[in-house]
Amino acid sequence: MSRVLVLNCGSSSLKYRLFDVPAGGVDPADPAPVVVASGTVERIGESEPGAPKDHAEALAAAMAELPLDGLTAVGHRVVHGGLTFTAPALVDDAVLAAIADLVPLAPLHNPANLAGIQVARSLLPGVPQVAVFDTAFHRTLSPAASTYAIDAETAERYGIHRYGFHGTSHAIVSRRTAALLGRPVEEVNTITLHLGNGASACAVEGGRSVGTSMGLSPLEGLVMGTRSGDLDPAIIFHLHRVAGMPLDEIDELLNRRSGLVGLAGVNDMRVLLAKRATGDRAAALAFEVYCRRIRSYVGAYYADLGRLDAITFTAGVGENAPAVRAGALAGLDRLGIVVDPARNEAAECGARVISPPESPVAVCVVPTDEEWEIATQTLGVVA
Ligand SMILES: Nc1ncnc2c1ncn2[C@@H]1O[C@H](COP(=O)(O)OP(=O)(O)O)[C@@H](O)[C@H]1O
Ligand SMILES: CC(=O)OP(=O)(O)O
Ligand SMILES: [Mg+2]
Repeated sequence: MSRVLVLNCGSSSLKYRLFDVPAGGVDPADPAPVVVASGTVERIGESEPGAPKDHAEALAAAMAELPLDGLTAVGHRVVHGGLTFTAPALVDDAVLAAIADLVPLAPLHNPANLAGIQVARSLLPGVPQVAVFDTAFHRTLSPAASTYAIDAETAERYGIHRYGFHGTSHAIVSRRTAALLGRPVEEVNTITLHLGNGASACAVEGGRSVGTSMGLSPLEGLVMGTRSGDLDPAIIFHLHRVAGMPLDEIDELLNRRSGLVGLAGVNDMRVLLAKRATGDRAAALAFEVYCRRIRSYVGAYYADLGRLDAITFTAGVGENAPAVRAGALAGLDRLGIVVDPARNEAAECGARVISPPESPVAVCVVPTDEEWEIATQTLGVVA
């Protein structure tokens, strides 16, 4: 038996999960085996009573409570792996330096991921640490799908490239979708919609990522809780030249004060839906903009894939908000995409199909499990 600790360090939070994995390995498409312990520490670095000072303090406190004897390895979520990392990596000084080099491409995420690795390394000397990258699953993108149409030399020099994110989620969810449909993953084309705080769409052809909505950074693509997603790049020049905003302020505006919070003042989809239900017009518009963006990506990826077997919703919003699932796919019946209202609204929580049985495209809800995917990839490296 192996015991694996998985750490997902966000900018102000720490999520951890400790797994016991039976000897002989497990099929990653299966539900996770024993979760020994799990938890979330929030408000790291915020100046309120009881809030941990930094990741080191949060992690040390969490680890003091965990049974870590006989620990096989620690798996870390690292958001940006650039083009350097196409697979999970056993952490050494060179890997740490490479992750640090990628900080400018993911300033919201990589510093916290790095802090988590450094703290775990010092608290657990001798235990192998493995970095599992959000970007790695998308390294199968073709040049046509990953190239931005800008001056080629400039792009090459500065690493301007579609990297894509949420790869561990798109990977496990696309495999579980195939399992739900009772078909080999190699034969199934899926559009996976990861709708959490961050949100991204992915076109998965036979288990391989062939298109994804996040790009150089996790800012592009879908409308998110606090991030704008796609916009005309000229908006940035306009805000800088005409409104006189410094670039750092525009960065903060687009990453932290846009998306749902920018449009309706709240980033939590539950609160947004409640406001919309009371007739709040800003909330209603934010909902429409959010859903419309998803629908546009579904259309684009359907065209790219040529044949579509399934559309799968996952993560906090995708798994729990029937109104978003129905809204995002409204009006697509001519494409063979139909959401059955009773199935969509049923109070179920496992992997399930929510389209009518005879539909050409299965619409599914599949819970994501990034931590379990990280645990299995980690064991793949150290086993
Ligand atoms: N019952 C629900 N209905 C609508 N939205 C929900 C519900 N439960 C959670 N959410 C949304 O899920 C979001 C968090 O998604 P999650 O995948 O947990 O995020 P993270 O990116 O932090 O992992 C919250 O912002 C919230 O809006
Ligand atoms: C990459 C990304 O957006 O991650 P998260 O959803 O955790 O913010
Ligand atoms: Mg998430």
